[in-house]
This record gives sequence, structure tokens and C-alpha cells, in this order.
Amino acid sequence: MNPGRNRMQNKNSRQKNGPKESMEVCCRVRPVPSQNTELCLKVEPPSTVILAPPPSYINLRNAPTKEMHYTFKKVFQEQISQKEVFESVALPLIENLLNAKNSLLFTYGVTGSGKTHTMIGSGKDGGIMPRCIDTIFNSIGMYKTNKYVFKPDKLNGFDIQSESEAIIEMQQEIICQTPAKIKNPKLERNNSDQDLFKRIPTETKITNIDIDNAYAVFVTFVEIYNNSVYDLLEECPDDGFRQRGPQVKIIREDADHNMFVHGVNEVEVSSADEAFEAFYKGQKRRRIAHTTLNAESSRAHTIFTIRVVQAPVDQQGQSIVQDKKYLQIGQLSLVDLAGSERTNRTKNTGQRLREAGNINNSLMTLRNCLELLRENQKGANKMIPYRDSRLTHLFKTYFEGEGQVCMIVCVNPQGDDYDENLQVMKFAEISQEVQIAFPPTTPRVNHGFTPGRRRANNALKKFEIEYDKENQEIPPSGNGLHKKPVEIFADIPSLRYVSMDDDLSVKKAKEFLENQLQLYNSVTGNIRERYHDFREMILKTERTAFTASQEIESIKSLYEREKERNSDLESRVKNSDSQMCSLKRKIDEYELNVKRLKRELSEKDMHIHKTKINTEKVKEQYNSKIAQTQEKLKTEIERRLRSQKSAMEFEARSRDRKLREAKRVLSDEALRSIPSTPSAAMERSKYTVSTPSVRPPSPNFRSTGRKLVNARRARRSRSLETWLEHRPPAPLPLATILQPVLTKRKSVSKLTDAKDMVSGGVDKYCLVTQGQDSDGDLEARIYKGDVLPTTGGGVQVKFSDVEILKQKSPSSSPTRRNHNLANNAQNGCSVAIEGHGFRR
Ligand SMILES: Nc1ncnc2c1ncn2[C@@H]1O[C@H](COP(=O)(O)OP(=O)(O)OP(=O)(O)O)[C@@H](O)[C@H]1O
Repeated sequence: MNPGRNRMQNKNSRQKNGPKESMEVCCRVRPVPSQNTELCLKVEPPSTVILAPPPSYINLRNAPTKEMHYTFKKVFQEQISQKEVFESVALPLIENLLNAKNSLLFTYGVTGSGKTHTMIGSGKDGGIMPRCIDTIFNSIGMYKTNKYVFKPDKLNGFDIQSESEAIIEMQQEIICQTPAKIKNPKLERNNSDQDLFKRIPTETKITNIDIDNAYAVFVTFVEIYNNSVYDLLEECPDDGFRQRGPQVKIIREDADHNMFVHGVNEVEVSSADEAFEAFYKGQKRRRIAHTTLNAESSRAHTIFTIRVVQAPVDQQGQSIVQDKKYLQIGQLSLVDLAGSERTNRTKNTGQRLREAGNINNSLMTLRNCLELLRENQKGANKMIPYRDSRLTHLFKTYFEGEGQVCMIVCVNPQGDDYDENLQVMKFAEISQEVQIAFPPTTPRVNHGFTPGRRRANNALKKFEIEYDKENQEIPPSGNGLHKKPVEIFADIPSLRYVSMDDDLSVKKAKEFLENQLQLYNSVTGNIRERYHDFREMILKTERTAFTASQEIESIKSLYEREKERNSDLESRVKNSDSQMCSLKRKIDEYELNVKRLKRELSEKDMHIHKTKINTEKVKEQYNSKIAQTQEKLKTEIERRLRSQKSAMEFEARSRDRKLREAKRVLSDEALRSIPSTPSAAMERSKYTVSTPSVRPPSPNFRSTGRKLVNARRARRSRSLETWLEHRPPAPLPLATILQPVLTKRKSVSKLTDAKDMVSGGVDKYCLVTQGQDSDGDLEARIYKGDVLPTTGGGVQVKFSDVEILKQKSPSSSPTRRNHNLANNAQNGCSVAIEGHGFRR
């Protein structure tokens, strides 16, 4: 099974299910150049920043007017020193690094907001990076390995070399160096950077590191410029004509699926000064430029990576165990991002504009990635576009849970930066919600060596040196060993060898030597024993001291964690308190509103009730009025009906009277013209005109008030009545005895216009027809009627009489004639003509 693949699967499952913590985001506010600067931001200690539009914005249309509150893990105000920022943010990351854990720290903000100042600072007032270097070397001081014991394998890993191989490599390097440099090793340094010599080293130190390990420090320095990666520590060869530019590097994935810059120069540094040498070398190659908003604006994202490699020492606490499986590597990436910038403010053109575009694009990709990470944590399953930018591609592993991620948001509180700061704060808000899985706690491989062995060995070495130096007495043991060796081993007695057979002297000498040998053996045996006891004692003490110090450290870290948690809780409680206060205020406001609305509601209810009662009253009044009016109308109608009825009865009576009169006149005229004989009486009866039927008056006529007017007309004298005579166009002259009496007349042959009837005060109408009857006699019929006004504004003719005048022909039959005469008169009287005038 491929262990790398397995680890990747673990990584994914860890990101989904494992314990997570939010990305740590702090905010640093830089000082403003002058007191009169218009501000858009203020700090509410300990952890809140309030962003409000400056007065010049508020006057603009569509400008936001709301104050925005942003809470961070920590907020560093203007007066906070570089040291405090370092200790608060970066020191825990160095502890991670020395314990073989990975961390990423980046500064983010608008151009000129103080990112480079925070990350690098100046010689006298160093930023996070120089302080990190100092702290690392202060901590690993005497536990460093010789150079070249650990060697980068160019695939993001390390190999281990023996001490002798390392020494050979070191010698080779010295040989390869230029003679001038060997002669004057400080020459190169003098040419590097004056800042290096002005710098004030940091005293900070991490104490809880594994002292049974040997450490080595490696650094790389790269920049991402226009979305390409360049190695700032790469020596650009000079081929005699011109110096070659830096080569673009590619990002690759190692066997453990960690991203790294392939082919980058990873320089081993054995002291802080060497590390600064490397840093300043790269720093000179960084792309910075003068812009409107910053005299030294970073045009690229720079990444300074420190890797600390460690391996255990053997049981004697002297040499490193030559086994790669015991190797542990920690990495700290310090990223100084280029600042986001708006072209309308920077007024950049050409190359600067292109750089700004690339910077903004990569920052946008970073923002997108974090946004999608946050969405995925809420249940979405979206692809994160790490590869859209080199920046996110390189740090992909961190976001997937291979280390702690911290960000310092730098802000310039000046009013001009308001818009950009708003965007930066939004980004910071998103970032704080991103949960990053805890990095895996790789269990230390159990090598079985005694802890504290290195210190024991050092103590023994020290003791031996001191012993040798001072030639001190060995502590007394009761068997005379408190004496100096010269005293223990007494001088050889002077034996005079007299002759060849002086056996006595030989024997004495032999005895003496044997005694001395015995004494020597017992002394050395004793010393060995004591040495062993002493060593055991030291080891035991070291072990106890080591366990005690480990316990102390764990208690200390527990205490620190608790302290941090406490302060976190305190700030949370404070936040909740302020939230509760604002909620309470809101509730009070709502309650007041509810009360006011209730009062208004009850007032409105009362008003509605009153209106209802009034309406009821008005309704009652109207009902009674309507009843009264109806009653009145009824009586009026009845009264009018009665009067109309009496008028009609009067009219009918007058018509009857007229008819009777006409009848009488006719019969008188006829009788006068017929001789008074019996046959003449017969004839008279024949000439009697039948009475036309009198029809009841029309309801229209009855209903109008004009009826009375007409009734009055009916009573007018006949001599005053005006007749409209409607006769044939060429009438034959009538030679009858009786002639129609039409005193005031107007004759028309054609009646086409109703105006003839309506205007001119016509009271009576007569229609004259002439023709031959069935007996061949000339017959003239005169239909008479009253002109009555109608309700529609017109007139109607109510025929009331017909006169038939005949000029007898000698050959006609009288019986038939009489019969026709009576019928025609009857029919004619029942015809009415109606004419309408124009409405006014
Ligand atoms: N906290 C601070 N105290 C004092 N001076 C500061 C502080 N922060 C920034 N400055 C000063 O402001 C100027 C601009 O800062 P810096 O170069 O760090 O900005 P930056 O954010 O890195 O800009 P860019 O993105 O353009 O590189 C520098 O002269 C720096 O010394």
C-alpha cells in the first residue's frame, strides 16, 4: 500500500470528520501620519474594530452609512509594538515548528497598510520574521547538528549523513569558496545589508523542545510575481555577456501530497546571522516599486519558509541515529502578500497595472477558495479552485488541514481606505469562519533511548574536563582512596641489586610490584564502579529532571491554553453581554412599540364603535324619512290621480256634449234641407251620423300635468281655436250645403314636419279626404281631432269627430250610402295621429 495515498485519504477524512478549529485571524491597525487625518476605523478593545464611513463619504449618494463591527481573535492598536505582535501571534507557531508541526502565517491588507512592516520590519525594530529566526536559534542553541548532517533530497524530504560525510562535504564547500572570501569571510556580509549589523537580536527562547534531538535549520525564499514562482536565493549565472534572469519554478506534490516549489534552493543556516544573510540576499531581489500609495510597494507575494529538521541522538547522547524513520520536519511559512489596490487610486499604468491585476486576481482566488471551503463545511460539495493561482496552489495542504493557519489583517485607518478596508474586513470575516482540521499529531517513533541522555553525557563530559583541569581529589571512600594517585602508588623502594644470586632483593621487588598491581587493580575497579554508579545516578537524575520538566511544560502549556481559553471566554462573555444589552434595548423598544400600537388599536376600535352607532342612528333617521316621504308621495299620487280622473271625466263629459251638439247640428241641417214629409223624415233618419265611439283618455296624457292645460284649452271658445287643415294637394270644390266651420285655419297639403303641429299654437287638426263612394258620389270626409301635447314633448291628435260631406250623384243608391257613411265616421273617429316635436 502506498503510504502517501493512505495519508491523503486520512487527510480528506480528517478534513470532513476530524476535530477542527477556526482560522486564527488578528487585526493590526497602523498609525496614521498626522492627527488631522480623517479616520474610518476605531478600535474597541480588546477584540473589536468598528468601521464607519468617514464624513466625506456620508455626503455621497448611495454611500453606506452604517457602522460595521468586526470581532477578531486579537486586535493590535497603533501603539502596540512589534515584539507584542510577535509574541502574541508568532511565538506559538515557533513552538509548533520546533515540535515538528507546520504553520502558515500571512499578512493581508490594502497596499500601504503595514503588511511588510509587520512581517519584516526594520533592522532596529524587526518584524515577525527576524524575531522568528532569533527565537529558533536561541532555542536550539546547543542542540544544533553539524552542517550537512541533514541533506535536502530535492523532493521535499531529507537524507541523513554520517558526521564524517558531513565534515568532508563541509571541507569541499570551503575549497570551492573564492579565495577572497576565505581570506575575509566578513567581506560578503559587508556587501549584503547594513540593516543586518544594525539589527537588535531578540532574546526570546522556547524551552520545551526535545533536548535529546539534534536540530538543523533550512530556509527558502520565493516570490510569486505575475502568477509565476521565482526563487529569490537562486544564483543567476553570469555567462560573460549578461546575467541570466531568475528561472520560473514549478509547484509539485511530494509523496505525502504536500505541495512544494520544485528545484528551489534550500539553504542550511547554522546561525541567525547566516539566516539573515540568506534573507537579505533574497530581499534585494524582491520586486518592489514606488507607487502613489506606498514608496516601497511589494509587487509580488513573498514566502519565506523555515524548515527545522530533527533526529534523536543515540544512547550515549553523542551522535545522531542514522535512520530516516526517526526524522521529523516542521515548517513555518511566513507570507507577505502584496497589497490589494484599486487602479483608480494608485493611477498605475503599464507594468504596474499588469502587476496590480495579477495581485488582485490571486487575492480574489484566495478569497474564492476560502469562501468555498466555508460553504463545503456547511454541507456543499464544491470543487475548490486552488489551482487558479500559484498562491493557493502552494498552500493547498495547509487549508486541507496539514498545519495551523493564521492571518494578520493589516488596516490603515485613514478615511481614503474605507472602501478597500470594507472588502478586507469582509474577507477577514469569511476567513474566521473557515474551519481547518487539526494537524495530525504524529506519534513519536519509539526508539527506546533513555530520555535526558544528552544532558547526562554533557554533564559527565563537563565533569571530566573540570577534573582534568583542576586535578581535583577523588571523593573519599574510606579505603584510603582519598589520596592523590601519587600517594596511593608509593615510590618504588630503592633496591640494590648486589649479585646475580641476590634473590632476596628480587623477591622484595616482586612483592612490591605485586602489591602495587593489586592496589592499582582495586583502585581502578573501584573507580570504574563509582564511575558507573555516578553515571547511573546522573542518568536517573536527568530522567527525573526530564520527566519533571516535561510535566512542568505540559502543565505550563495547559495553563497557557486555559488562560487563552479563559480570555477567549471572557471576550465571548463580553461580546454576549454587549449583544444581550443591545437585544434588551431592542426588546424594550419593541415593547414600547407594541404598547403604542395596542393603544392606537383600542382608540381605533372605539372610533369604529362610535361610527357604527352614528351610522345606525343615521340609518334609522333615513328610514323614517323614507317612510315619511313614501307616505307623502303616496298621498300626492292619490291626490293627482283623483284630480286627473275628475279632469278626464270633465273632458269626457264635454266631449259627449260636443258630440251631442254636433249631432244635433247635423240633424238640424239635414232636417232643414229635407221637406217635412214622412218620406223626408225617413230621409232625415238616414242622414243621422252615427256617434263616434269615445275612447278613454290615454294613460300618458293622464299622467302628465299638461292634461289640465289641455283641459283648459278644451274649454276655450271655438272661435279662438286654431285649426290645422290637412287637405289633398288639389281638392275639388265642395258644393255642399253644409260647409265645415274652421274660423282660424292653417292649411297644408303635406304634413311632413311635426313642427307644423307643435309650433304655431295649433289646437285642432282636421284631415280632409275626397273620393268616390261605392255609389259613385263625391264624398269628402273631414276627420277632426284635438291636438294634445305628449309627455315626450310632441303632440298627438285625438280624433273626436268626423264629418262626411257628399255631393249626390243622380244614379247612386241611398241605402248603401247611409250605411257606408255611418261606418266611415265610426272608423275615422277611432284613428289618432301622433306627431313629435324636437325635444328641448
Ligand atoms: N505599525 C506601524 N508602525 C509604524 N509604521 C508603519 C506601521 N505600519 C506601516 N508603517 C509604515 O507604513 C509604510 C507602508 O507600510 P508597508 O510597506 O509595510 O505597507 P504594505 O502593506 O506592505 O504595502 P504594499 O502592499 O504596497 O507592499 C511604511 O513606511 C511603514 O514603515
